[in-house]
Amino acid sequence: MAELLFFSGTMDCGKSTLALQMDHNHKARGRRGVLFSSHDRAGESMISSRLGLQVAAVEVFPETDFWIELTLRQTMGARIDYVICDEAQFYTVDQIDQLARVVDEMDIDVFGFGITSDFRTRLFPGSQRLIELADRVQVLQVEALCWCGKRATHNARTVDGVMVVEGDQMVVGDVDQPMDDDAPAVVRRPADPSVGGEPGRDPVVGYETLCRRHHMRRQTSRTSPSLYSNEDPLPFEAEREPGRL
Ligand SMILES: Nc1ncnc2c1ncn2[C@@H]1O[C@H](COP(=O)(O)OP(=O)(O)O)[C@@H](O)[C@H]1O
Ligand SMILES: Cc1cn([C@H]2C[C@H](O)[C@@H](COP(=O)(O)O)O2)c(=O)[nH]c1=O
Repeated sequence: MAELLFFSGTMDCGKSTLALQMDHNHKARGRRGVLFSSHDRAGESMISSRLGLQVAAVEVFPETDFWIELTLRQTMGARIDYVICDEAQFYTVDQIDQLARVVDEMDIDVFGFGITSDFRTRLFPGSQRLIELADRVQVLQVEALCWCGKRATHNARTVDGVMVVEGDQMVVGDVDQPMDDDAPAVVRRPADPSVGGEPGRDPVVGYETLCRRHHMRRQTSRTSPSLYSNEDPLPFEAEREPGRL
């Protein structure tokens, strides 16, 4: 029986890599799949992983109807055993409902991949619906880390390097690369008042994964007791509570 699975986690925890690995493994066993994505950082109609893999995918628009899309393909003779849905947090609630119907009535496996919550710690509607409907929700095993060394559970957005908690829910971007001082590692967007930043200049939007404590305290690697300028490699301990392992 087909299943609706949701693989979730923070940004940068390996979701797209796993999506491409699963496609590869299923294809290698003769199964046929269709890949979908929405607003991938690398551009339209693709799934890209930070490990360097990049594969063509069907772009999902707000008006995309998965039931119609997959029915049309099957009518034209395509065999479809599974569907990969990356960046599923950006899908609409209706689209997730369509995917559940595809599983139940077309007997097609649907593998969804996405971040659960936004930079304000609020669930994306698409992810919320996946959590509500999925047969299984699987949190990825590769943990993104907070600057303190703890498991990162939340995504922070920075505008011109400063963590923000207001703005549009969707702003496509990448995680900053704190270990490399020279790399801008940010996405430049056209000036957009809803994003913030200095007036008259394009704001520089980036993301950073944090543990809950540091998300709540709004402490990013930039505003933390400097982990990366310290040559002593033991700052993780400083964050632990006394007497706890
Ligand atoms: N240069 C690198 N060497 C080894 N692993 C890397 C490198 N760059 C990224 N990664 C791995 O890729 C993961 C991000 O994969 P990706 O599929 O792009 O994440 P996601 O889709 O969850 O945002 C990182 O957590 C890290 O494990
Ligand atoms: C937290 C958060 C993220 N986004 C965007 C930023 C990226 O384009 C994607 C996540 O991609 P990844 O492959 O998981 O790294 O989502 C956003 O639009 N709003 C947010 O709050």
